[in-house]
Amino acid sequence: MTYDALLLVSFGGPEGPDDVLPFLENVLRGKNVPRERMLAVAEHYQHFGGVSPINEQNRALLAAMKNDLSQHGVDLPIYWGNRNWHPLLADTLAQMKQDGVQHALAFFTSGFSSYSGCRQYRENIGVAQQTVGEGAPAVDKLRVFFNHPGFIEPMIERVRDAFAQIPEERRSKAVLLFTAHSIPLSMATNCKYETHFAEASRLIAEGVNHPQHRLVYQSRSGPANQPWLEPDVGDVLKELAVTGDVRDVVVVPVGFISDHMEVMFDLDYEAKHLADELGLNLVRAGTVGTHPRFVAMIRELIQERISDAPKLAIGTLGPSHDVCPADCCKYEPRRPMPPAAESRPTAC
Ligand SMILES: CC1=C(CCC(=O)O)c2cc3nc(cc4[nH]c(cc5[nH]c(cc1n2)c(C)c5CCC(=O)O)c(CCC(=O)O)c4C)C(CCC(=O)O)=C3C
Ligand SMILES: [Fe+2]
Repeated sequence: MTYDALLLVSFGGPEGPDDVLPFLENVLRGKNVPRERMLAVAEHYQHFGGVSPINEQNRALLAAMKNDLSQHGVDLPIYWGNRNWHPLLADTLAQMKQDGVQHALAFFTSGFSSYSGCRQYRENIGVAQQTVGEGAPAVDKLRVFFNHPGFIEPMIERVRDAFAQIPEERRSKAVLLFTAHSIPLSMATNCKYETHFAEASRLIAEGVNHPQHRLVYQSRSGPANQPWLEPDVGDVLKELAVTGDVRDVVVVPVGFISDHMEVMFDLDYEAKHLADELGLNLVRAGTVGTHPRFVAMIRELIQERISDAPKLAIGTLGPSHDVCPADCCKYEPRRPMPPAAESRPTAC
């Protein structure tokens, strides 16, 4: 296959106070998330001047990718399109068409498979292609990178740096928590989200010689009667505080690749405050961001598709598929059940 461009596909975020509500309306259109939750999250953004750091972080990633590709003789123009905020995928694909791009590879900023991180982005690209119409570029997704050494190695470095902030004599007793965005259970059943999360976390924990760890979730947003992946990071902090002998907790947002709003607000603000109240010393590990090994990984994922470069993967699961099967990350949200029906025992 020959490819003539690379497309960075991400979530998008507001860049000023007036962007916040229209952005959140884009995120939540057709979703089962209460309006009160939307307004509460709007406050999280307003707390930071209505600016999410995610777009600046993606710009930095693009610059690093351009540099790395040109240094390694990979001659592909790079484009960037988001699901929820400018630059939106439809505008980017229109530009690509104008530039004569016919077949692009796409890097999604999600390391784990889920409807949100895989299929929904592919749907977004499909809709953008329809909007652009005749001559819109074809787009092929690069495989998920949860077990690629270019993701695991820099995360090991980040977690080591976090442990280094704890006095040496307390390090071995510190509790290691990995976090990922919670998703509804009904979304978690037809994808490998939990598997990818668990394997990446295990590899990182072993890499820092602290194999004991726990998987927790953050940023839950659905209605209370809809089951989402648990336990929540806050509940686990409370649980650790009552066991008495825990002093230090290292929290690793392995489900994200940059320190965007979900990290800054839900971990550095909310979880940190809770930990302070509980008397726990919470140290948050960094995300990969523009770590050179991670940036090189993106190029390696391209090279394995355009040449016979090896498909790197560590651990037990091997490299994930290049082409998503028809039902990959399929999600048919069920209507939320009224609370009364939910609590009734199933009769048949
Ligand atoms: C799996 C997953 C990832 C990782 C993979 C991926 O990258 O996709 C992710 C990333 C992100 N999520 C983000 C922000 C938000 N997510 C929301 C809502 C939701 N996320 C969900 C899942 C995920 N989300 C789900 C199941 C919902 C419920 C609505 C729905 O079914 O879709 C809402 C609505 C308000 C709220 O209720 O929190 C916001 C504002 C930002 C940007 C942060 C910034 O601005 O810096 C990023 C990178
Ligand atoms: Fe999200």
